Amino acid sequence: MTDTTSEPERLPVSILTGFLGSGKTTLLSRLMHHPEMDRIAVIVNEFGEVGLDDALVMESNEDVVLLNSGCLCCTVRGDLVDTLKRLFKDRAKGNIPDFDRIVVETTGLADPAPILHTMMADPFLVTRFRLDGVITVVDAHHAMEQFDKQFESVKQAAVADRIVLTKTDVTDAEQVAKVEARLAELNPAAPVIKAVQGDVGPSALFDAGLYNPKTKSADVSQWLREEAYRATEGHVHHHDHHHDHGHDHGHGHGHEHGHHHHDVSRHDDHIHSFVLYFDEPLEWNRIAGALDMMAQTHGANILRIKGLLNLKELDDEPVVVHAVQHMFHPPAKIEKWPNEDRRSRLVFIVRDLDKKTVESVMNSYLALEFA
Ligand SMILES: Nc1nc2c(ncn2[C@@H]2O[C@H](COP(=O)(O)OP(=O)(O)OP(=O)(O)O)[C@@H](O)[C@H]2O)c(=O)[nH]1
Repeated sequence: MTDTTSEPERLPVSILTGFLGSGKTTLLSRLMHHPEMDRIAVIVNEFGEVGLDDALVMESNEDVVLLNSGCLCCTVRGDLVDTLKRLFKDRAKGNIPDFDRIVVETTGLADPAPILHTMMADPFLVTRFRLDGVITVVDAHHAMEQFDKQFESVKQAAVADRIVLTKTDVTDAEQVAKVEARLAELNPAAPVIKAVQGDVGPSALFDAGLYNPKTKSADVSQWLREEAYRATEGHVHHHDHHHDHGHDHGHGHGHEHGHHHHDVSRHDDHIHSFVLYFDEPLEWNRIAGALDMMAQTHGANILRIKGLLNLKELDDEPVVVHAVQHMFHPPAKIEKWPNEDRRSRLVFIVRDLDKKTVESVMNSYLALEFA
């Protein structure tokens, strides 16, 4: 089990994702020139896309350039693991200027999960980097259509720690409000930041992770935001009541209520988020086994799990757990509980799974008698 007291030594990494054409490059190009980006390295797929002007100083290494703002910009060579390792080593050797944060841009269609897995699985990376957060860019103008047609876009929004809503300047207010309502249901915990032409400061995007560098301690409340999930618990889509009408009053009635056909198969109707609480302290082996069982049986449908555990083995020291699909981050002890509530709690963001199913898998494992 890792200890969050070692967090200051691990470099925070933010993953910037978002659908094709949503405005990731626009956001990055603007961000890279921000004065607060002076100790930040940005990993992009291609230099060409971010439109670097001649205000940059070329370093000896052709894959890494230094901007006037102090921001390092680097392209992926090999795969992301190689690139992160290379950056870390070059920094340690003093070949490139020092930096204390990394932002990784994903390609438009990318599912952020494999990148998060890489960050969680590679032994070199796990000990040197920590995930600060997933920043998802959502195009206000096209979001409704993309969410309906492309599950990847729904997934990107559902796993975000921060959502940047772009193109609000070319989208009417009513449409923007609809997108915001949909985002609030899809991901109740992520703050939504509106940014026209990428105009957003780094401070709104970073420090979304568990470790808060300002207080130099774990800020579990802002990371877990369980109250946000509790408020919208259950089905996250707005058509619940339509389905209920259908069941309660028969088909005809349901249709009279404007039950549009495409609504039934909306991708976000498949996403659910909820919190499970456990009143009594848990044995580590059992809860780890139960989570492992969840990962093995339903891993593909688990988008993210975040949790705070009260373990029998530890004396009032909470432990945080974090998983993306079947992959768990090493659990970490934190110094103190966020409040008086000593219950273990797990936030689930899942696809095609309901709270009852998850509860029953977890409880049946926790209740197993072990020899
Ligand atoms: N009106 C308006 N246009 C924007 C805004 N943000 C981005 N754009 C435009 O949207 C288009 C796509 O933006 P990009 O930044 O290239 O999007 P991307 O997500 O990097 O695209 P891919 O790399 O193809 O995935 C460009 O023409 C941008 O100028 C915005 O807030 N308002």
